[in-house]
Amino acid sequence: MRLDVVTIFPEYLEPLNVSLVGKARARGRLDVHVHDLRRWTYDRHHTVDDTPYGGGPGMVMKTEPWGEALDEVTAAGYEAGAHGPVLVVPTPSGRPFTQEVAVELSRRPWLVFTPARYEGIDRRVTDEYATRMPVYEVSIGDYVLAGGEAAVLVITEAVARLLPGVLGNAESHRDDSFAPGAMANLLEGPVYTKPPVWRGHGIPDVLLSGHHGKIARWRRDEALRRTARHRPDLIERCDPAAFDKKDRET
Ligand SMILES: N#Cc1c(-c2ccc3ccn(Cc4ccc(CN5CCCCC5)cc4)c3c2)n[nH]c1N
Repeated sequence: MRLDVVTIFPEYLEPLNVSLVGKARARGRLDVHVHDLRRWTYDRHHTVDDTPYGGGPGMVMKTEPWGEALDEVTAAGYEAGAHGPVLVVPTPSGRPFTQEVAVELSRRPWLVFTPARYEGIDRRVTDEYATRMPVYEVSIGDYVLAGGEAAVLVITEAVARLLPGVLGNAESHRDDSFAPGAMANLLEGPVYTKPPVWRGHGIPDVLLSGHHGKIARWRRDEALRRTARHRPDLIERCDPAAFDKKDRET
């Protein structure tokens, strides 16, 4: 997978060099290119914003720098052999970024991220690129950030961990809260590791029983309990039949 990120804060994307994403890049699973939008400005102040038509608070990011940047970045990607770009636009008014969206994006060969600042990017930029490629306008949550770079880090990590060969244990994301299967839509239950007793806190006996069926059932029940407490809205999406099937299997 190729990732291109166009931003006025390239240093914000430094975390893409470390940990899971950094390892995926080192293993050749991810090819990441970060570009400074101000490279496509030609005035003394490297201006990327202007006042909004119709008035209102703040500033809007101008079309020209983005247009020139995206033209050059996509051309370079094609030149390098990439294909099928998707524009990913973090925005507070976007479609919720969920595990389902992460899976969709992980199946794409090339993501071009446009994290904006100020009040966002002039609408005509996404209108223009929507004529050439799919555009995903996504929000990572119901809170207001100052720009889209943090969202790029979140989306990239959620997508990268789904790529083949990136997660050490290939099974890991299979049991994700929102992965398909009996645990789909459930929050993870508690996890434990050695020592067996820490400051007087022990481990649930079932986890030391070696009985995989009981352990699986305990984990599911704990996940149900935590989901009911923190995300009752997800309980309705659970499929009881999947639980019965899982119980019969274990
Ligand atoms: N993903 C994601 C995000 C973002 C996000 C993503 C990208 C950008 C680019 C700029 N900002 C700042 C900003 C903040 C608020 C508003 C709305 N205006 C407020 C004043 C009156 C008019 C409407 C616009 C722009 C961004 C925020 N925030 N939260 C998420 N989950």
